[in-house]
Amino acid sequence: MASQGIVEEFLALKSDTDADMLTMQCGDFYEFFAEDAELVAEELDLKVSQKSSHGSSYPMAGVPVDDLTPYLKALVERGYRVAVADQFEGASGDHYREVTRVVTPGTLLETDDAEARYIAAVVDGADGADGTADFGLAFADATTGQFLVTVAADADAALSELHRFDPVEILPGPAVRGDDALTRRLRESTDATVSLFEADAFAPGRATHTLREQFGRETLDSVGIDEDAAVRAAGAVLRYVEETGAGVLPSMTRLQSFESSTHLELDSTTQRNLELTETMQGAGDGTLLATIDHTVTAPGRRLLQEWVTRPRRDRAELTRRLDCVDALASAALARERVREALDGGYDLERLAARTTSGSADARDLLAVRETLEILPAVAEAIDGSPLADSPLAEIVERPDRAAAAAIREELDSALADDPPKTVRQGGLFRRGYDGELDDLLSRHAEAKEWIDTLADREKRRHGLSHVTVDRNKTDGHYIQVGKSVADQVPEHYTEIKTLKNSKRFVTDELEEREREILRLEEARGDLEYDLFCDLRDRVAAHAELLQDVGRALAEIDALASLATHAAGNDWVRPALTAPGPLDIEAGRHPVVEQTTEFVPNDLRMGGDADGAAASGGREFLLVTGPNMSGKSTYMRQVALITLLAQIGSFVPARSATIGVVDGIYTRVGALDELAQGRSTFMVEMQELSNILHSATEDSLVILDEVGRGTATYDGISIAWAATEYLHNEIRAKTLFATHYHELTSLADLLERVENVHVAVDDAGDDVTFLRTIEEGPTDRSYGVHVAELAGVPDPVVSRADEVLARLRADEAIEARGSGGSSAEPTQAVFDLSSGQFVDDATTAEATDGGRADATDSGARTDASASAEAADGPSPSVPQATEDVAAEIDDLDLQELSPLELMGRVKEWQDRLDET
Ligand SMILES: Nc1ncnc2c1ncn2[C@@H]1O[C@H](COP(=O)(O)OP(=O)(O)OP(=O)(O)O)[C@@H](O)[C@H]1O
Repeated sequence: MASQGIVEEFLALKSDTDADMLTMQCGDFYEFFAEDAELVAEELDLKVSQKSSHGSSYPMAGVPVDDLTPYLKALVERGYRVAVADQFEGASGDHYREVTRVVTPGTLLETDDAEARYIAAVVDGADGADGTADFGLAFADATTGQFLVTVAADADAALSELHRFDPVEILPGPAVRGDDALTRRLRESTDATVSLFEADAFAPGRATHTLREQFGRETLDSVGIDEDAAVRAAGAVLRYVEETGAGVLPSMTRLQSFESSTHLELDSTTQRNLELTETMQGAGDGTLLATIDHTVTAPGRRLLQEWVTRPRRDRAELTRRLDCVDALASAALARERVREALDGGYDLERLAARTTSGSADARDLLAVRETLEILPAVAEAIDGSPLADSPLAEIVERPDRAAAAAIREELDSALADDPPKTVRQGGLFRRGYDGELDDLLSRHAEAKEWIDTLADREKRRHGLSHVTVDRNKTDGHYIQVGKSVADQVPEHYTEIKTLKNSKRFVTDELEEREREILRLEEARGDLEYDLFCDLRDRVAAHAELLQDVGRALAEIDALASLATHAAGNDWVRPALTAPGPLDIEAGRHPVVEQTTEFVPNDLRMGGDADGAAASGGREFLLVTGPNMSGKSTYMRQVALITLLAQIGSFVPARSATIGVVDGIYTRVGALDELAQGRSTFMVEMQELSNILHSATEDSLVILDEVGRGTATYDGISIAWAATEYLHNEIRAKTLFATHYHELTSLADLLERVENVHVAVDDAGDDVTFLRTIEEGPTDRSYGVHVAELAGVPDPVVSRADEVLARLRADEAIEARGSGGSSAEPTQAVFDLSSGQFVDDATTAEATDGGRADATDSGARTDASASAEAADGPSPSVPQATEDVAAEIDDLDLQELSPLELMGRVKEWQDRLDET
């Protein structure tokens, strides 16, 4: 035993690691000591005991060796980086411990969730030798060996890329780390743990060396990452994976570089707004992914998710996918055969990583064998079916099938049908796999046979009745003889125990056989372990092949999933063209149509496939219509149909021509981000700003109610100016839903802006939402009707109707610069303090906060503006009006019921009438 105590050893190891916690193996337990014990006990509800060491007492909490994994997972999921120190035996039989790995979110291999777990490194090239402003990004999934690298033009593009990959852990390079604003944005825009890895690893020379060691000089050159920042990011990730001791470096067989220009720009806000993989409420149900996911394997699902979050722009790849989906969708029988064949397949990419890290057990290898069997089965289902002429045939041919068959056969001839979980106690192999093992097994069987038949032999040989041969833990094997004949046993029997009715004996020969059995069992365990490690190593040497097969099966699964959904939901193949047209006939919302009798709608925008202005040059649609009529649904449906086409899926429509877009940008609804210290309106403006900076002529922009979060005139002005900018400068295809009727006049002023509205049938008292999109602006809003539907008390609804009628009669608000005939636009303002309509511009300003907004269909107050009014009343305002204004200012709306409020308003009206 080392001279220092256990706790001292723990503390010494702890001080040498930068992990948040350390756990140290002590025999059959992994122990946490001191503050780590308290922390882990609190996080995971473990019991704390006290451990004395050198006169001090330390908290201690432990878990059995075999149970460590779930605890590690739980700690890592809570964001901790945990160092694991394993116990080793020294030459003189003493025990010592060494940190063998640091488990972090990105290097936790023991995961059963199907999603990718990327570690990302992000390097700002500005501080690099070449002085370029490019960002380098590398993404590695230690659980599958995926390794990708790219460059981004600026910080925004880098953040978008990070968001698309949604890494679990980020390693910022030195310059990124030094940029407080960027680091803050990193932390805000992802849930990833940010780990500060040694700056050295990001140095260009070191990173290049690391990459060359892993992939060889040629690969590095042929992959074509000559961008300094990208090399540094990739090198740092590799070194991190190596240094944390996950042992999966060999499974990183390929370095793939990609250009973001092959993918669609899809920022984090848009991913959230379109509810691609998570709803706004954070649920997985009701998302686009959940709707179209009919995959039968975990890797298939992972790939489908990758597609959904990273749609593409290159038509060649999309056409290839569409050809496959088309073939699968129209050949139902063959499709079902393919899916049946895939069903039950395991995660080959993850299994490959486990073989290279040496953590795969015999059952994992069995899973490799079973999954490799799927490839020929899928190939068979494709061959001779209508699918044979599609690119699916190429997908199954992509992996080296002969090599895969060889591994499968070897595993088949090697592994027992039901091997144990442990790899050290034998029982892993079939007979006939290894001569030496067979010999051991035969000798073991002989020795067992000798013991099994001993009782009979002894009875015969020595004329003894009541003899049995048995074994237990304390006595080992023994011969048990009934008491009545116990004195007749031969001399070479040695008595070891007397029981009530019998005696137990051993003989030299029995003991010798017993020792032989133990020796044989030990030898078998050792031999099988060695054989297993050899076998595992041989499989690991083919990690790349396993990844190829896994990837091919995942791709077929994802394509079959798209086809299944298309066939079951009457979706059509979109025609993909060069950027230009978006022409959708009878389109539907892919998620809403699942639960609702959906009314299909058309969309025509942009030029034709040759870029000519076939649709009358309309590029910008102002969508008006009552609340709840379906504006948001329509706009999202357009975005989702475009996105689906750009993952290679069929789309919910009667027909669709999609000119590929380079990005989808959305500004939808008000997400409550107050928790992040930003007001709703601030978030709205930041999102708008991002769109105006990033969108291009080939982008699709969806704006829902921009400008609503502030005072009406500011809102209209912002919306107006944004429309002009998008139309004149960016020329992006845009759908903009608004309740500001003032904006509809933009269609007269700007060439490519057109109005559409959601139709409503309001014959009689009932308002029926027709959900159809029609040309032109809507003629009125129905906010009051929606208020009624929502159960707002009757008196408020009828009063709102009255106010609305008066506002309409007075033609209400007209926006500045909206094309009115007079130079000074008129403003009719509903003054809450007087309950009157005032046309006076001075008064309008003084009571600005109290104006009503016809388009919002109700009266609104703005406390700050009222306060301004109270500060300095205009000389023309009578005292009574001033008093009432002051009372309004003091009023706490939260404290009053609508009825009480009505009473107050009535009282004010009476008082004002008297003046
Ligand atoms: N084409 C359609 N067919 C059937 N139901 C629809 C259709 N479009 C929308 N809906 C349903 O109508 C409801 C309201 O839609 P949506 O939220 O899009 O309205 P909106 O006009 O954007 O409302 P608001 O202006 O209040 O934000 C939703 O529940 C949606 O499911």
